[in-house]
Amino acid sequence: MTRNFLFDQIQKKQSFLCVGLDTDINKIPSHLLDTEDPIFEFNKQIIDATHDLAVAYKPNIAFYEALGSKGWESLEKTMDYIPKDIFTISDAKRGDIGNTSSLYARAFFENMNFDSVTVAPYMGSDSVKPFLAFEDKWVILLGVTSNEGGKDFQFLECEGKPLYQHVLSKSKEWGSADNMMYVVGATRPEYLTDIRKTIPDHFLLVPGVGAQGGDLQEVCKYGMNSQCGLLINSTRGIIYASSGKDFAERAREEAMKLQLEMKAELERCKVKS
Ligand SMILES: O=c1ccn([C@@H]2O[C@H](COP(=O)(O)O)[C@@H](O)[C@H]2O)c(=O)[nH]1
Repeated sequence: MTRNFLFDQIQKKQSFLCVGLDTDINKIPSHLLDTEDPIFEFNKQIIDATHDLAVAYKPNIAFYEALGSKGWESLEKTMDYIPKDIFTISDAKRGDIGNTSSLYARAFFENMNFDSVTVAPYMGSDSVKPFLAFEDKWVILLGVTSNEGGKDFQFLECEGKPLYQHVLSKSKEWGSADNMMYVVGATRPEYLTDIRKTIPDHFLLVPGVGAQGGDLQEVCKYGMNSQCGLLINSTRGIIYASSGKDFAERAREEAMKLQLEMKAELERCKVKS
């Protein structure tokens, strides 16, 4: 998917919501367990209930890999079911020596047809560049993560600036704002001003709203750019809003609350093409 197409979808839906599909067999409503593929059935109903409110879906691959071949099958069916105008993120956090990265890229971009994959920056340019060789596909590089342990390395001072700033300034030379995004946790809005000085134009994938307590308005205030520049993810806050038969309706309600906040932020920031 191109950047312009994604931006068009944001304007059309007045939303930059990414719904996480971290579908856990131990958390889905019990009435679905009798169906042939409970994970896919859950995802299908979440997608039916939220596709007009979201511009992206983000399955976290761990939840599918953990189930072996059956999990991959559920993921493939989910990918086939997601409407083609919605941006798809494979949250896999991959990256390895070059020839191995190339195969990870083929797995997610060619085999599964994802629009993007999350990649860890630690192994450097030759581990990331193979993912950038695919037309209209995106690398979403881990920049500043939302978890507590993110500060163990990401904020270490190194040659006069924090390590994450080196990651941003070096890696932006490997691709462009048309094929690279960065993960920035919603739990760390205080870094967004400095992040935007280094990467003013790139989209940011922002997890951490909802269950992790991140504040959508704070993120927008410091992170939004003239083309929105944000995909804000919420997973548990949406998909597990209810564990009963009404799970899809409740998911829709939670997604709609976020979409309405996003609409207001787009209007406030006068985001336009
Ligand atoms: O820094 C990061 C990077 C990735 N994630 C992932 O996003 C979702 C968040 O789920 P919630 O239920 O909304 O907390 C999940 O898949 C994480 O693995 C992140 O949280 N932080």
